[in-house]
Amino acid sequence: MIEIDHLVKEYKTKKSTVIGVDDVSLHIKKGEVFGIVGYSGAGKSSLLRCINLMEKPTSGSIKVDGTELLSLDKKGLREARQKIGMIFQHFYLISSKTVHDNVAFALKAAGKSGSEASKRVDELLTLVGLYDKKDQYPAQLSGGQKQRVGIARALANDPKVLLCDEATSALDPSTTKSILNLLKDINKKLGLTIVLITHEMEVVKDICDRMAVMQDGQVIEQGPVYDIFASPKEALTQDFIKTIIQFDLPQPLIDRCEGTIVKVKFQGEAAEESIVSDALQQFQVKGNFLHGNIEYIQDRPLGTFIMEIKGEPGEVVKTIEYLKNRTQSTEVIQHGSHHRALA
Ligand SMILES: Nc1ncnc2c1ncn2[C@@H]1O[C@H](COP(=O)(O)OP(=O)(O)OP(=O)(O)O)[C@@H](O)[C@H]1O
Repeated sequence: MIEIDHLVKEYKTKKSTVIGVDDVSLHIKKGEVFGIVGYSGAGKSSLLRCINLMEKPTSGSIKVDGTELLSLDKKGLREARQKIGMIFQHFYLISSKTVHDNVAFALKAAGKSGSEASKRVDELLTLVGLYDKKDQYPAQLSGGQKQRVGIARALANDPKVLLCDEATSALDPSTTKSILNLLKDINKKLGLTIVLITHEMEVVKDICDRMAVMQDGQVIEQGPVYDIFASPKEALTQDFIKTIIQFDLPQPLIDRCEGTIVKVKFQGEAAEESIVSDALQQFQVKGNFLHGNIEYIQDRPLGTFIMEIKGEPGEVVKTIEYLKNRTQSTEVIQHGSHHRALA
């Protein structure tokens, strides 16, 4: 649905040239929710704004629904943009217009007549759960309600793509959940392709199918959200994952342990099986759980356990081998004191 190839966006200032997007290629499929994460300044907004040509790329190619945006004339671009809705962190509603008129504005700008527009506004406000607020003004709404108006306005002209620029960053956690649920609902009901940028991994975990990580204008890692959460390759991606799945044990706790400390990761069905307890029964060892966590990403479990294993060194080695053969990864964080004494 969106094919971005070798996209470059440079900003020329009087003194220098800043590269916002540095040779990015991404292919986003029809109907998927695609998340782009990165720290401030990574180039997320620049990339997102290039997708509807709010920013004009310096070079590269952007095809939306098969149409190359960079070769369009003004009229063609206006039509292509109607296929692309956008919502923003700060909503950008018109404060002097009611909820109804804010949404109707987008329809009238696209040439729809008054009664046709009003009927469509009612449908859209019902879809986002705000029909009863249609005569209120933005100042009378909560942040979540304002974003619902933003979503209704973005959907006014039946876009095929919805771009979300930090759409939940100004909202509290429970409002964020309700807006993400609404976006997921719209994605399913309307088959809309959604691209969102965020610095919050929770958002990506909750609704995205695939994701990309940006740093210094480049995409440094991309793939299905589950796979990236299960085995992030780049250091920056690992940092982001740690904001959701914290693996690090406090050093004093590690220092107090005499046994071997292992971190075990399980994917899919294995996360729910009793591999660890089977291992503890099979060998002459004792296990002491130090940390355990199961996350459900796209309804698939991803488990991480950290435990101390104590016993005869040979038995400990066999236990670790057993776990290594049956789990996605088993990593020794610290060898037991017996092993350390020999070293
Ligand atoms: N209009 C502009 N003029 C000059 N430089 C710009 C402009 N917009 C962005 N940049 C620069 O491009 C780089 C990428 O910025 P961008 O806003 O795309 O990053 P971001 O990941 O969206 O960060 P944030 O979340 O803080 O907006 C930064 O170095 C930024 O300073």
